[in-house]
Amino acid sequence: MKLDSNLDEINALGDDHIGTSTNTPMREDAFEISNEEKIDIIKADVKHIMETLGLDLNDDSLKGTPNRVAKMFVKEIFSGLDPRNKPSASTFDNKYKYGEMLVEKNITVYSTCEHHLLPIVGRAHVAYISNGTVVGLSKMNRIVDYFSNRPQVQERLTIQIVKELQKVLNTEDVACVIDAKHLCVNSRGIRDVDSSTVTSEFGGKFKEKETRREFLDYIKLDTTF
Ligand SMILES: Nc1nc2c(ncn2[C@@H]2O[C@H](COP(=O)(O)OP(=O)(O)OP(=O)(O)O)[C@@H](O)[C@H]2O)c(=O)[nH]1
Ligand SMILES: [Zn+2]
Repeated sequence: MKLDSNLDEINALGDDHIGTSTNTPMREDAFEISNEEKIDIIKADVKHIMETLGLDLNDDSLKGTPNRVAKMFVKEIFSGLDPRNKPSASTFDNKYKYGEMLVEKNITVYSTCEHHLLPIVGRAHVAYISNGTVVGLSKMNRIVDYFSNRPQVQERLTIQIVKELQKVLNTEDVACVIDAKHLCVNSRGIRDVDSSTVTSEFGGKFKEKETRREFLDYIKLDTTF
């Protein structure tokens, strides 16, 4: 079943899914089936994986897993693939003429590594300098959450957050630092439990050494998550 909204309309809502390298790679037909259809297909796929592993799907504890995983993928941890779930970011006039940087720090990041589909857990720190517009504080947390709810690489997540805030706030002066643990590094493979990954994107004035320093001083990277 084709959805009412075609991809052009969905893209108009969102962040231009198809095109530049900072966009999440998605197929043209990504929204040609409904969420309910996606859940049904993924449920059968998860069941197949579990059966292939030799698990008994008649077991009380296991029988609900395929449906649970399918719903979790579509409605929760990958819900940010759908621009219709993008938070509306209410903006206001900067009537106080506040001209310094605003930093929203220690925003919780729960994302999923797109190479292994394992969790990425950490913190994002976001800052901007107003160009006449301010955004509700919680909207920054919501934007981080929206882009985190996709299969991700941390570099792209960082850039997507900055680009979205630049669009919402109509200024280049936006920065984001993310410090996160990748369970694909911590719990398997090299199994380095203590390492974490820091990424940053500095736009506009944040490319200047002093502005960048002020931001980094405010966030004083705390890695106790
Ligand atoms: N740049 C980048 N790499 C990531 C991210 N998340 C995971 N990776 C890496 O992606 C790489 C995938 O490499 P492969 O060699 O194909 O995968 P693998 O054989 O499972 O590698 P190991 O993890 O070393 O066992 C790994 O080195 C991961 O650590 C991320 O957000 N950014
Ligand atoms: Zn991984």
